[in-house]
Amino acid sequence: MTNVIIHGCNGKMGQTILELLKEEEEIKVAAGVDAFDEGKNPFPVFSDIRTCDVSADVVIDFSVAPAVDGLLQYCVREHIPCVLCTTGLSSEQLKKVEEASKETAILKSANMSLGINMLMKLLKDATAILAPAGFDIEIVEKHHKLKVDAPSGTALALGDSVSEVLGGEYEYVYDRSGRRKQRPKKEIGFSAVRGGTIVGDHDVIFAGADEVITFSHRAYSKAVFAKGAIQAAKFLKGRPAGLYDMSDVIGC
Ligand SMILES: NC(=O)C1=CN([C@@H]2O[C@H](COP(=O)(O)OP(=O)(O)OC[C@H]3O[C@@H](n4cnc5c(N)ncnc54)[C@H](OP(=O)(O)O)[C@@H]3O)[C@@H](O)[C@H]2O)C=CC1
Ligand SMILES: O=C(O)C1=N[C@H](C(=O)O)C[C@H](O)C1
Repeated sequence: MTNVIIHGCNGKMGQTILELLKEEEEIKVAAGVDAFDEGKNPFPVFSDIRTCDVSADVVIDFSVAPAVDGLLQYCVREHIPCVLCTTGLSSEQLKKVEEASKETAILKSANMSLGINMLMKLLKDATAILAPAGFDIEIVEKHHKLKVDAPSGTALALGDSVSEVLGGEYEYVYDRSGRRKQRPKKEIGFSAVRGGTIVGDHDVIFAGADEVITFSHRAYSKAVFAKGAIQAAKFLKGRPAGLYDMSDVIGC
């Protein structure tokens, strides 16, 4: 049995996970954490994880970026592994994640779906062939109107997969509105669309002379992320300190 704390339990992802866990016999929710709670959950809910006095094997986090500092402090203090899924972290927070991972196991992934994690692998091969052949690389993501960060964590992670192959030489560009010059070769452009209930669309476009190749991923429900997070929690239980990602879980 794996006892978990759901950090952000009353949010959209927290609720999706709780729904899926009804069918999971190996995982028990020991506690939840959320800024606001109506007392409807069948477990204790704390407003700040640092005040949580319930023991658990793993924390699953889908919350908000400002809450991640306290989450890291708690996981280090209690030596509890953490599946860290919240996006939009600042560069200071990313450093804190690295520091915390020296003390406890942290699995950080901007996208828990199998499809996106496989796409990250495919992109490496595509980039190695297409970038030297002169193809320009653009990433377009679309999400629901409630999303607060842009570009999405997934778009940035896809960019990082590409960038790694390119030796980190390409600049990320988020806004060309004030610019009056042609696109330099060594840049990756990011575009973010927000509207309605779009779960999460990502397109990585390789645009060459007279031909375009687009790698697309469409999430049709939040369950694809929740499934991955549950799989990751089972994987992380009892692991030594370190920074893990979904490739460790999927094994590719
Ligand atoms: N890695 C992945 O695969 C995925 C990552 N995400 C990311 O997960 C995060 C959450 O997404 P989503 O569920 O859609 O967002 P929601 O806004 O629906 O949920 C976030 C929840 O966290 C709560 N919260 C606020 N402050 C705290 C705090 N101090 N401690 C604990 N919880 C707190 C919010 O409460 P309140 O609303 O009252 O402020 C809210 O209930 C986002 O960053 C999103 O980008 C989402 C999907 C997949
Ligand atoms: O906020 C969301 O909804 C999502 N956020 C993640 C991101 O920023 O990439 C993952 C997914 O696309 C849904």
